[in-house]
Amino acid sequence: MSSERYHQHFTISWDQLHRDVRQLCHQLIERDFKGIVAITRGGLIPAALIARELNIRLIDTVCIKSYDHMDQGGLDIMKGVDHDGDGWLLVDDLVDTGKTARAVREMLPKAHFVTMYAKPEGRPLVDQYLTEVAQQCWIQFPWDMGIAYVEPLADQLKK
Ligand SMILES: O=P(O)(O)OC[C@H]1O[C@H](OP(=O)(O)OP(=O)(O)O)[C@H](O)[C@@H]1O
Ligand SMILES: O=c1[nH]c(=O)c2nc[nH]c2[nH]1
Ligand SMILES: [Mg+2]
Repeated sequence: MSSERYHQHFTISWDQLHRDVRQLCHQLIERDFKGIVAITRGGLIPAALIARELNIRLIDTVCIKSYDHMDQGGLDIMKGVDHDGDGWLLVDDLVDTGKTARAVREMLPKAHFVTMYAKPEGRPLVDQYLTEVAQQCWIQFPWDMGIAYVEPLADQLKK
Protein backbone atom coordinates (compact mmCIF):
# COMPACT_ATOMS: atom_id res chain seq x y z
CA MET A 1 0.00 0.00 0.00
CA SER A 2 1.43 3.39 -0.88
CA SER A 3 1.77 6.76 0.82
CA GLU A 4 -1.10 8.26 -1.24
CA ARG A 5 -3.58 7.21 1.41
CA TYR A 6 -2.13 9.77 3.84
CA HIS A 7 -3.63 13.22 3.30
CA GLN A 8 -2.64 14.92 6.56
CA HIS A 9 0.21 14.94 9.05
CA PHE A 10 -0.15 14.65 12.80
CA THR A 11 3.15 15.92 14.18
CA ILE A 12 4.31 14.85 17.62
CA SER A 13 7.14 16.62 19.45
CA TRP A 14 9.42 14.94 22.01
CA ASP A 15 7.64 16.90 24.74
CA GLN A 16 4.22 15.78 23.57
CA LEU A 17 5.33 12.16 23.33
CA HIS A 18 6.79 12.26 26.83
CA ARG A 19 3.61 13.78 28.25
CA ASP A 20 1.50 11.19 26.40
CA VAL A 21 3.62 8.32 27.72
CA ARG A 22 3.24 9.57 31.28
CA GLN A 23 -0.52 9.88 30.82
CA LEU A 24 -0.75 6.31 29.53
CA CYS A 25 1.38 5.13 32.47
CA HIS A 26 -1.20 6.50 34.92
CA GLN A 27 -3.59 3.92 33.44
CA LEU A 28 -1.02 1.10 33.77
CA ILE A 29 0.55 1.74 37.17
CA GLU A 30 -1.85 -0.49 39.15
CA ARG A 31 -0.92 -3.54 37.08
CA ASP A 32 2.03 -5.77 37.80
CA PHE A 33 3.99 -6.73 34.67
CA LYS A 34 6.78 -9.31 34.42
CA GLY A 35 8.44 -7.12 31.83
CA ILE A 36 7.99 -5.26 28.56
CA VAL A 37 8.18 -6.58 25.03
CA ALA A 38 8.91 -3.67 22.67
CA ILE A 39 8.07 -3.94 18.98
CA THR A 40 11.07 -2.50 17.15
CA ARG A 41 11.88 0.00 16.21
CA GLY A 42 9.07 2.45 16.95
CA GLY A 43 8.03 0.69 20.16
CA LEU A 44 11.51 1.00 21.68
CA ILE A 45 11.18 4.69 22.53
CA PRO A 46 7.85 4.55 24.39
CA ALA A 47 8.95 1.24 25.95
CA ALA A 48 12.04 2.87 27.50
CA LEU A 49 9.97 5.75 28.90
CA ILE A 50 7.24 3.40 30.19
CA ALA A 51 9.87 1.18 31.82
CA ARG A 52 11.20 4.20 33.68
CA GLU A 53 7.75 5.21 34.94
CA LEU A 54 6.67 1.69 35.95
CA ASN A 55 10.11 0.70 37.29
CA ILE A 56 10.46 -2.23 34.91
CA ARG A 57 13.99 -3.46 34.11
CA LEU A 58 13.25 -6.55 32.04
CA ILE A 59 12.79 -5.57 28.40
CA ASP A 60 12.64 -7.89 25.41
CA THR A 61 11.95 -7.20 21.73
CA VAL A 62 9.97 -8.49 18.81
CA CYS A 63 11.86 -7.27 15.74
CA ILE A 64 9.56 -6.61 12.83
CA LYS A 65 9.42 -4.34 9.79
CA SER A 66 6.45 -3.49 7.64
CA TYR A 67 6.97 0.00 6.18
CA ASP A 68 9.63 1.57 4.02
CA HIS A 69 9.02 5.18 5.02
CA MET A 70 5.29 5.64 4.11
CA ASP A 71 5.01 2.57 1.86
CA GLN A 72 3.68 -0.62 3.42
CA GLY A 73 5.32 -3.84 2.26
CA GLY A 74 5.25 -7.43 3.47
CA LEU A 75 5.91 -8.19 7.12
CA ASP A 76 9.50 -9.12 7.89
CA ILE A 77 9.72 -10.77 11.32
CA MET A 78 13.37 -10.95 12.35
CA LYS A 79 13.02 -11.96 16.01
CA GLY A 80 10.24 -13.31 18.22
CA VAL A 81 10.10 -14.35 21.88
CA ASP A 82 9.83 -17.79 23.49
CA HIS A 83 6.65 -17.21 25.54
CA ASP A 84 2.98 -16.36 24.98
CA GLY A 85 3.11 -12.94 26.65
CA ASP A 86 1.32 -13.94 29.85
CA GLY A 87 1.97 -11.15 32.39
CA TRP A 88 3.95 -9.05 29.89
CA LEU A 89 3.28 -5.56 28.58
CA LEU A 90 3.57 -5.36 24.79
CA VAL A 91 4.40 -1.87 23.47
CA ASP A 92 4.37 -0.27 20.05
CA ASP A 93 4.33 3.40 19.05
CA LEU A 94 1.17 3.11 16.97
CA VAL A 95 -1.28 0.83 15.28
CA ASP A 96 -2.32 1.82 11.75
CA THR A 97 -3.82 -0.90 9.49
CA GLY A 98 -3.29 -3.43 12.29
CA LYS A 99 -1.14 -5.74 10.14
CA THR A 100 1.84 -5.56 12.52
CA ALA A 101 -0.38 -5.84 15.60
CA ARG A 102 -2.19 -8.90 14.20
CA ALA A 103 1.09 -10.74 13.62
CA VAL A 104 2.46 -9.85 17.05
CA ARG A 105 -0.81 -10.77 18.77
CA GLU A 106 -0.52 -14.24 17.26
CA MET A 107 2.95 -14.57 18.76
CA LEU A 108 2.00 -13.14 22.18
CA PRO A 109 -1.75 -13.75 22.61
CA LYS A 110 -1.70 -13.26 26.40
CA ALA A 111 0.25 -9.99 26.51
CA HIS A 112 -1.38 -6.68 27.44
CA PHE A 113 -0.91 -4.74 24.22
CA VAL A 114 -0.64 -0.93 24.34
CA THR A 115 0.21 1.70 21.74
CA MET A 116 0.53 5.43 22.15
CA TYR A 117 -1.55 6.24 19.07
CA ALA A 118 -4.21 4.21 17.25
CA LYS A 119 -5.97 4.63 13.92
CA PRO A 120 -9.50 3.21 13.52
CA GLU A 121 -8.57 0.14 11.40
CA GLY A 122 -6.02 -1.12 13.90
CA ARG A 123 -7.65 0.08 17.12
CA PRO A 124 -9.60 -3.16 17.88
CA LEU A 125 -6.32 -5.11 17.97
CA VAL A 126 -4.84 -3.33 21.00
CA ASP A 127 -5.99 -3.52 24.61
CA GLN A 128 -5.24 0.13 25.35
CA TYR A 129 -4.03 3.24 23.55
CA LEU A 130 -3.82 6.90 24.47
CA THR A 131 -4.88 8.96 21.43
CA GLU A 132 -6.93 8.14 18.39
CA VAL A 133 -5.71 9.57 15.08
CA ALA A 134 -7.63 9.64 11.78
CA GLN A 135 -6.86 6.85 9.33
CA GLN A 136 -5.67 9.26 6.62
CA CYS A 137 -3.18 10.99 8.95
CA TRP A 138 0.51 10.15 8.88
CA ILE A 139 1.86 10.38 12.42
CA GLN A 140 5.15 12.20 12.25
CA PHE A 141 7.33 11.13 15.18
CA PRO A 142 10.09 13.32 16.66
CA TRP A 143 12.84 10.79 15.87
CA ASP A 144 12.00 11.16 12.15
CA MET A 145 12.32 14.96 12.24
CA GLY A 146 14.92 17.63 12.86
CA ILE A 147 14.92 21.30 13.77
CA ALA A 148 15.02 23.42 10.61
CA TYR A 149 14.97 27.10 9.68
CA VAL A 150 11.55 28.38 8.61
CA GLU A 151 11.37 31.38 6.32
CA PRO A 152 9.27 34.32 7.66
CA LEU A 153 5.78 34.28 6.22
CA ALA A 154 6.29 37.71 4.60
CA ASP A 155 9.28 36.36 2.62
CA GLN A 156 7.42 33.19 1.64
CA LEU A 157 4.56 35.31 0.28
CA LYS A 158 6.94 37.47 -1.85
CA LYS A 159 7.77 34.44 -4.03
O1 LIG B 1 -0.64 -1.14 11.82
P1 LIG B 1 0.38 -1.20 10.73
O2 LIG B 1 -0.19 -0.75 9.41
O3 LIG B 1 1.04 -2.55 10.61
O4 LIG B 1 1.53 -0.14 11.05
C1 LIG B 1 2.06 0.05 12.33
C2 LIG B 1 3.53 -0.32 12.40
O5 LIG B 1 4.27 0.42 11.40
C3 LIG B 1 5.37 1.06 12.02
O6 LIG B 1 6.50 0.22 12.05
P2 LIG B 1 7.49 0.07 10.80
O7 LIG B 1 7.21 -1.22 10.09
O8 LIG B 1 7.47 1.30 9.96
O9 LIG B 1 8.90 -0.10 11.42
P3 LIG B 1 9.67 0.80 12.51
O10 LIG B 1 8.92 0.60 13.80
O11 LIG B 1 11.03 0.22 12.54
O12 LIG B 1 9.64 2.22 12.05
C4 LIG B 1 4.89 1.34 13.43
O13 LIG B 1 6.01 1.47 14.30
C5 LIG B 1 4.09 0.09 13.74
O14 LIG B 1 4.93 -0.93 14.24
O1 LIG C 1 5.89 7.07 11.55
C1 LIG C 1 4.86 6.46 11.21
N1 LIG C 1 3.67 7.10 11.17
C2 LIG C 1 2.50 6.50 10.79
O2 LIG C 1 1.42 7.13 10.75
C3 LIG C 1 2.58 5.12 10.44
N2 LIG C 1 1.67 4.20 10.02
C4 LIG C 1 2.32 3.05 9.86
N3 LIG C 1 3.63 3.20 10.14
C5 LIG C 1 3.83 4.48 10.53
N4 LIG C 1 4.95 5.14 10.90
MG1 LIG D 1 7.09 -0.41 14.10
